[in-house]
Amino acid sequence: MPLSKLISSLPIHPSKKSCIPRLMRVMTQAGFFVEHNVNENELEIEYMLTDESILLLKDHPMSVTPFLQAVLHPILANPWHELSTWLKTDDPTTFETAHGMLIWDYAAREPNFNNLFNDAMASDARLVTSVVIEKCTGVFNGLESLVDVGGGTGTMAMALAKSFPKMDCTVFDLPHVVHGLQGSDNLNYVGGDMFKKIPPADAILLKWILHDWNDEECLKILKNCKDAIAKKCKKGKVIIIDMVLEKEKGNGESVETQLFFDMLMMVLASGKERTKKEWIKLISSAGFSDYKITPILGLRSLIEIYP
Ligand SMILES: C[S@@+](CC[C@H](N)C(=O)[O-])C[C@H]1O[C@@H](n2cnc3c(N)ncnc32)[C@H](O)[C@@H]1O
Repeated sequence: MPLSKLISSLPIHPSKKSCIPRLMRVMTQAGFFVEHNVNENELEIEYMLTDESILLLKDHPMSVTPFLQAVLHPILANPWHELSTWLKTDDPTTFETAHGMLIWDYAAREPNFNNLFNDAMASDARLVTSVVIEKCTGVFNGLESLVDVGGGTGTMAMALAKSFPKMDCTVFDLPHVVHGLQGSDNLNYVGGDMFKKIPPADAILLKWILHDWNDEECLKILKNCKDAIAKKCKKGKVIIIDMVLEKEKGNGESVETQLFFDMLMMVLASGKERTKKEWIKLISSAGFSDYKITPILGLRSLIEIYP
């Protein structure tokens, strides 16, 4: 559809119509659109979404719009404005400087934020799960039980439970996250604190968990994971899905995205993104003797670790 037609279909004030070609120009430059049928007359140009921006359509099955809405929401965006204040304090996270409490405590107190955050995580989980189930079936084949620690409202565990009906799946998260959620035949929800105890299983899944925490905190979580798999008296494993920072590799934009995620973890939580070397050090410090890293999607990898 040429831009002129698109503009006339938009619910905007007539005085703002001339702004649209300028908006389209900058969004094309930023990679949200590609120009099709390039024409001297800018109103005749047609625009198409790119492979990435298609994922911003609200009704796309893999839409990541909820994630974007959350990171741009004032509750998560305001802490960025407190960076310089935070640097002068001993507050562990910028989120605490801005809101006076940890992000997880904030979610426990504010149901609207809890929903916003959980929906954001669910949208990412939908995207990642589709790739994991397609590319990494072997990781889950033969497992009798799995606990998705910090599994949110259960998007990933639900999909795994459906694809692997013989595997008992448990979503383990803070009580305010799993409160009132209903399981199914091979899926159940358990509320608790991963720093205290993790329910036993053949495998423990940690998707987007360890990057929220510093090394000391990760060691405590991994120790509890090790105890949980040891109780099953089998050769269990921990499955980590997180970013592996590649400082020297990749194009400029992907390196920038990785570094921004690292900043995001510093601003919102006490965590960080880790290089392969840092992952290996963390895994071996936690007493795991073997590991396997499989790149899955963009910047994300699946890391299987064995005691
Ligand atoms: C970044 S989200 C990841 C959610 C989910 N794994 C995913 O990737 O879609 C981190 C999750 O850890 C949970 N969490 C934080 N502290 C926890 C704790 N002490 N015990 C259990 N879960 C916790 C949060 O409630 C949240 O659901």
